[in-house]
Amino acid sequence: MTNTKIIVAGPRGKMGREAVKMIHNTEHFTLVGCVDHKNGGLRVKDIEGLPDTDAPIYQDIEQCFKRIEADVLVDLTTPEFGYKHTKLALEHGIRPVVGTTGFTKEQLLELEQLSEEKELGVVIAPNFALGAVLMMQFSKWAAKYFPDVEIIERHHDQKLDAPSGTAVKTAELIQEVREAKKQGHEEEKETLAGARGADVDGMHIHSVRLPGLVAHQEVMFGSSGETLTIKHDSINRESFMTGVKLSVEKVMELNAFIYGLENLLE
Ligand SMILES: NC(=O)C1=CN([C@@H]2O[C@H](COP(=O)(O)OP(=O)(O)OC[C@H]3O[C@@H](n4cnc5c(N)ncnc54)[C@H](OP(=O)(O)O)[C@@H]3O)[C@@H](O)[C@H]2O)C=CC1
Ligand SMILES: O=C(O)C1=N[C@H](C(=O)O)C[C@H](O)C1
Repeated sequence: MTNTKIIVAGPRGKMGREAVKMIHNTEHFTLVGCVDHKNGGLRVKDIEGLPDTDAPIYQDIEQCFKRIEADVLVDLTTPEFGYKHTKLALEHGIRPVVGTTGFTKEQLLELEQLSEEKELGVVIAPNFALGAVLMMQFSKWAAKYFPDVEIIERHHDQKLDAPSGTAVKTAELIQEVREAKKQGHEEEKETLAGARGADVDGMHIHSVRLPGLVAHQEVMFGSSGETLTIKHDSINRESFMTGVKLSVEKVMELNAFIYGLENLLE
């Protein structure tokens, strides 16, 4: 396999750390640099817990792109910066692999257009865990027969976006097969605002945030006399690395915009 030169944005984060380690341990990947808004000028090895590599850290992403030759940007930062970084990567001819969640529909559309204009592959995956991708696909299948559905996502309390990217993507996949339908009683009223969660075409998304959690989602379906629950748990962040690795490999063969890891699986 040809060697892929990778920049990671957000190397100190919970996901960024795992990604840096995975890249360091993958023979056909080379970590050529990192972007960390608080640690410009250091080397990766200077940050506690990161691999012993001399890859430089830049505070400013544009400086990083100007000085370092790279094939792929792996972004694991925040919704605000993830979007800016992805745009800048495309403008510099670098293929983005984005795990950062919380982008708006308009931002996704804009990035898709830029990817087409530049003829460069982009992978934006709301969830890199293979089990989570299957959970979403099974939910889409089930929604064909069970249109009454509630999505309950549970995450650690440091998460910035709600609902999670996975919940949003699950609802979008279900929308492809489910007619809009108001669920619950016709005259249902919330006596406390938000009690029924977010409403997507009548299905509801509930976001739980607690210390101790990692990333979990249940999709519950109900019908006459039965319920069906499809559940996925990420119990650590290594669970996401198979998908990050696959995305980096695939993005090098692509000139298209991919939203969702399911589009890269056979
Ligand atoms: N697609 C997937 O499978 C997964 C996606 N995610 C998503 O990935 C993102 C990161 O998650 P997680 O690692 O848990 O979050 P963390 O808060 O642990 O990590 C984010 C890191 O990005 C850094 N950062 C913030 N702004 C910048 C910037 N401008 N330049 C460089 N670095 C910056 C933060 O630094 P500081 O805190 O010092 O500001 C922090 O170290 C989130 O959007 C999350 O939803 C998470 C898990 C799986
Ligand atoms: O912030 C997280 O932790 C996660 N974010 C992603 C999301 O918003 O769905 C993926 C996973 O759930 C973990």
